[in-house]
Amino acid sequence: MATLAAEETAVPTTVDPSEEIAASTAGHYPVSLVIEDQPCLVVGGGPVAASKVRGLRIAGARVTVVAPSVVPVIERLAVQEPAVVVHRRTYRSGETAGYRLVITATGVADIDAAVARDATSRGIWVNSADDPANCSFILPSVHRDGRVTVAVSTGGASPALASWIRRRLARCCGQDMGALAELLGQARKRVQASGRPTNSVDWQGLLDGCLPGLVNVGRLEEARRLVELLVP
Ligand SMILES: C[C@@]1(CC(=O)O)C2=NC(=C\c3[nH]c(c(CCC(=O)O)c3CC(=O)O)Cc3[nH]c(c(CC(=O)O)c3CCC(=O)O)/C=C3\N/C(=C\2)[C@@H](CCC(=O)O)[C@]3(C)CC(=O)O)/[C@H]1CCC(=O)O
Ligand SMILES: NC(=O)c1ccc[n+]([C@@H]2O[C@H](COP(=O)([O-])OP(=O)(O)OC[C@H]3O[C@@H](n4cnc5c(N)ncnc54)[C@H](O)[C@@H]3O)[C@@H](O)[C@H]2O)c1
Repeated sequence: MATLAAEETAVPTTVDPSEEIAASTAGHYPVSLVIEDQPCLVVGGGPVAASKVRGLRIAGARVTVVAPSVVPVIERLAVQEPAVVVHRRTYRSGETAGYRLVITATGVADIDAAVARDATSRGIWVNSADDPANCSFILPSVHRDGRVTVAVSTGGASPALASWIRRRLARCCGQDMGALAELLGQARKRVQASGRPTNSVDWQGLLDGCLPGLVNVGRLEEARRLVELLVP
């Protein structure tokens, strides 16, 4: 397996921050929100809203959906999951209050804009689907495998490109990044429990070896033994 070039692994202490900032035109700050149990509002109940509800639930959020009609997948979630509540009616002005995060996907420009204004005036983060002018955050294209998340944004330039890159990265990572993360997570806990700093282990060296390949072909037990040997 090819090893990484030094510049890919180095801590970027030598990069001049002003040069890096000047070279970037993204204008967005990527984060992974801790949203478990947090109240979130989705306005709209079509297929696009459904995909947002699904994403929020995967992250463990409590989701309220407001829409006069909802697609069957949202109906099912509301029946199966106490964390999903549906109000079958139109959006009421001001009802973003009390939510941590809001997504609007009605496709009705005036409604989406009103929801965005309501949320923004209260300092609540809001995404309006396909409507960057009414977004205080935009959504990336996401691939998940267990606790590994690959999120791709083009800064709004080309969602189709984001989706294409996401599919390529998913193929390139293979199917077992989640299992690999679990193995390394356990090893890291052992290191922490023993009082050693986590940077005392050459994690990159370990990953440049045969470990990912073993996991990738399903030889998990051998992978586990290898990690236990190298990171006791
Ligand atoms: C990633 C993804 C996440 C998601 O929405 O869940 C997402 N769009 C997805 C798909 C997609 N959306 C569109 C197409 C058609 C092809 C194309 O236009 O490229 C495709 C491709 C497809 O369907 O395959 C149309 C479109 N999208 C926006 C506009 C308005 C504009 O650009 O002004 C228009 C034109 C509407 C029109 O006028 O017709 C705007 C946004 N769409 C974003 C995210 C944000 C920027 C993301 C970034 O930084 O790249 C941003 C800015 C706001 C937001 O919605 O958060 C999801 C990938 C799902 C996946 O993973 O497969
Ligand atoms: N980002 C993406 O992936 C993506 C992809 C396609 C479309 N879109 C955008 O998302 C929008 C929604 O797409 P869709 O296919 O789900 O649309 P849709 O027309 O199927 O659903 C719209 C939903 O909004 C509800 N609604 C309408 N008025 C409302 C109001 N006043 N209050 C509350 N709910 C109301 C409707 O009852 C319905 O449930 C599209 O118009 C488009 O702009 C985004």
